[in-house]
Amino acid sequence: MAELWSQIASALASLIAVYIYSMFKDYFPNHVRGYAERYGTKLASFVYPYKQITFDEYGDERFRQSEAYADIRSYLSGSPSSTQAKRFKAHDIKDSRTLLLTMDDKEGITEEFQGIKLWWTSRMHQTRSTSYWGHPETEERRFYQLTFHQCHWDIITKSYLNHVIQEGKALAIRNRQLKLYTNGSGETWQNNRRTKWSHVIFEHPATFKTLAIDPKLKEDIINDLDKFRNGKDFYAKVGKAWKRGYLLYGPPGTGKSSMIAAMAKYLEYDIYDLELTAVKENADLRKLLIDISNKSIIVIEDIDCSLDLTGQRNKEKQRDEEDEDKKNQPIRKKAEEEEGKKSKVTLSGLLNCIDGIWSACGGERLVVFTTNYVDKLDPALIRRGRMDKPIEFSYCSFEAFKVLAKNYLDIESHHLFAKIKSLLEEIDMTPADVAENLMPTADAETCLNDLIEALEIAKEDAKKKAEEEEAKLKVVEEEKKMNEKKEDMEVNEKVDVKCNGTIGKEVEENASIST
Ligand SMILES: Nc1ncnc2c1ncn2[C@@H]1O[C@H](COP(=O)(O)OP(=O)(O)OP(=O)(O)O)[C@@H](O)[C@H]1O
Ligand SMILES: [Mg+2]
Repeated sequence: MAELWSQIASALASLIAVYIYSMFKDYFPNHVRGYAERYGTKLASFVYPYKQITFDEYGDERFRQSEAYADIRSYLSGSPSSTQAKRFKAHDIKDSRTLLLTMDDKEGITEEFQGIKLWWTSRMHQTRSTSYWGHPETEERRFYQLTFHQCHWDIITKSYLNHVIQEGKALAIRNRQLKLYTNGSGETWQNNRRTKWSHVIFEHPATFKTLAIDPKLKEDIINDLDKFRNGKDFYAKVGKAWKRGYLLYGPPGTGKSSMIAAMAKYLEYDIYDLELTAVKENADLRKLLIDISNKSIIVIEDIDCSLDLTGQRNKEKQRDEEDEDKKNQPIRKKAEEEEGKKSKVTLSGLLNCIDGIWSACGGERLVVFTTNYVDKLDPALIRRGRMDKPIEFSYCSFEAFKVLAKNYLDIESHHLFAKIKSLLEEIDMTPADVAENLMPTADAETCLNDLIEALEIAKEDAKKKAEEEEAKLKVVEEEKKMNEKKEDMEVNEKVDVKCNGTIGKEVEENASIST
């Protein structure tokens, strides 16, 4: 407050000096006036040694809010000093998760940066004018004003303002609602741009806390994500595009999609769910990828089903063979028509986009592939460097079960846990199935007993299946043995006939010679 009063006093003093000078300046001779003006400026900066910078809400583009103003507003709302203000304004910002509270007009706060004191005020000027139709109009101009001692000009303009803008942007990103984008539903408009992505607000409930996987693996993944997020300088240093590939593989219902949701929430990245079958050709794929913003996860689910990436070469061979068969021409035409409708994205096209020079357009991106059948994928797609981190999702372990029990039943131990542990070691059950049995329809004990029952049924089923398989194998083996025996007997018979036939002939021949 004392600082503010001293500012006001200095401002008043300089105002009076300027007023007196403007009244009597015409009475001074020219050379005295030159001196007066030169020393007047020095005197003014001596009595009022502060500088001010204003940031208008609407810059030169009158219909678009200035980006710097929005960043400063976001910064000031998050600054610990923001509570110094008495009156606040609440803003319902588009795509923001929370209401933004900022100081109201004519309020001010004091900040400190590297030991330097500075003042932010929120101001509003009203100007009256007459409209085109002759009506009186009031125009409001809002702006933030930053005041600081003139000796700190360099630090404020070179460091402090950068800090404010960056922090403001980061805060806005942290507060924004995550979005789930998808392609394939035609073109839409976004920020006056035509794009093939359409989006909804991403609201998946899965987080790393709810994810039932081995705790060590979870920790490893979280560390990996942290390293990636903070690795901007590292990637620049080693000359790599700032992106990372994850391959999530394992049986259905083991948590691959839930993991993607948890990753997006943890990193606060948007998800771009790329439906490859809806992309006509490589050029379209490139266009889609250029349109993806930074801080995003590009997801291609069930990559083995998305495209016949592995089978494309085989198919061409097959077609060559078909060409020779002219009788099948009408059938082939139909097949070709269907082929035309299908995606023509090739493996090399996809690899170019995730790995080639196109992948460097934009940064801070994760590429995540999921599959149930990792063996089906082309090795070129999953080699290191392309898919940096392969993660296997397996059936529910006891450690994973404990996470589910904590989340679903709110228990960390129970006398039935030992039995469940031994059953889970014997039987493959997905976390999805375990979770289904833990739905809290009754008390924890009943739920755990239900799970034990389900596990025992699964064990019985598995045993029966194994017995059936064994029986089938036995039948096949017996049939094989029988066939082998049959074949042996047939061969023996043939040899006998051949031998008997030859011996008979020889006897006949000998008899004819002797006669
Ligand atoms: N590891 C897990 N932790 C917590 N919940 C899980 C886990 N795995 C599966 N679930 C539960 O099962 C449901 C299905 O899981 P999810 O869709 O993540 O499986 P998926 O591996 O992607 O299966 P698919 O291969 O069929 O796509 C989830 O909504 C979640 O409730
Ligand atoms: Mg899935």
